[in-house]
Amino acid sequence: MTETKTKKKKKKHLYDQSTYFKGLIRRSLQYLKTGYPIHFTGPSGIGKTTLAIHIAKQHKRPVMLINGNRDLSNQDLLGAFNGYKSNKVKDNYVRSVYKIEENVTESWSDGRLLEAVKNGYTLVYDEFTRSPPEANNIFLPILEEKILPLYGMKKKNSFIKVHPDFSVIFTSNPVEYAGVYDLQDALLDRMITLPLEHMDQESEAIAVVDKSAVTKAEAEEIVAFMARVRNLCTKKQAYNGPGLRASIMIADLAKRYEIPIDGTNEAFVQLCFDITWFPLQACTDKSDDRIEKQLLAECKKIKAG
Ligand SMILES: Nc1ncnc2c1ncn2[C@@H]1O[C@H](COP(=O)(O)OP(=O)(O)OP(=O)(O)O)[C@@H](O)[C@H]1O
Repeated sequence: MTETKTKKKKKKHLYDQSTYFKGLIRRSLQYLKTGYPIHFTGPSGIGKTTLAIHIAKQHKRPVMLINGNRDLSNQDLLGAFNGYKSNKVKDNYVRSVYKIEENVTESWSDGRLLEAVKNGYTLVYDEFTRSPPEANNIFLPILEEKILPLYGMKKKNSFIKVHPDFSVIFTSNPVEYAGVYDLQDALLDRMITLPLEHMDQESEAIAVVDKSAVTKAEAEEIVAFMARVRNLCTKKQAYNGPGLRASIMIADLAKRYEIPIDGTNEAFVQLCFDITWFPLQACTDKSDDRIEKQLLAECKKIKAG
């Protein structure tokens, strides 16, 4: 009996296929190896975090991830005292003498940044401009003087030296985004900023195939539709319509619920509409009625078969 081969063909990753990404990854690794921090900035959902983590892994040092947020404090980055350790010795060896000796010491746990700096990890600081500038100021001496000041740690040394293998990849959304602080010039001045845009259609289709069960032809139709939707944006702003996530969602949901990728199918048109309507509305000045008509017309053009 012949053995049937059930092994699935491994999908080739976008970063191994695209000349643009290959070049970008090679340059980023060179900058990191030379000791320069890099910074990917661009609209939401275009793949900044995925790219940053991919590059960090290539750098061959353990990877530490910090997510920027409004509540991030120096304590989260450096560490904090988290209680007390008590050690009690009771001595009743001579019956008439009862001796108790108690030692209480504060116990400390390192914050993520301190751990990464001490051990020479590659730090991915995702969406760092969502953290308050006061918290991010700690990066100035790290990047410039290669030291980390140890504020409030009651340690003998007031700073530690940055491990020579330590490196950072920052990511951020444009400043127009809600919940994002202004970029600090002093910090920006110390990093190599590489702006990213929406992927070209070919790359986006490869990413969609990678993240769902659609065929290449189906992915190309969805991605072409998404590009037409982005073209409907009229506002000149950093947020320019639905991103790669929207394309992946359409592909994934269509496959899971066996909805044909076909603009004449009512369920598919509804799916495309649900996923793109809100982000489209946010980037256009047109009336709701007009966008709705234009969006439905674009959905109906999809024909993967
Ligand atoms: N090269 C890729 N191949 C396949 N999927 C990808 C690729 N890059 C990104 N994605 C997918 O696209 C989606 C968005 O990616 P990611 O979170 O990296 O974007 P982002 O720009 O960091 O977004 P945000 O600014 O909202 O954090 C994720 O679902 C991710 O898995």
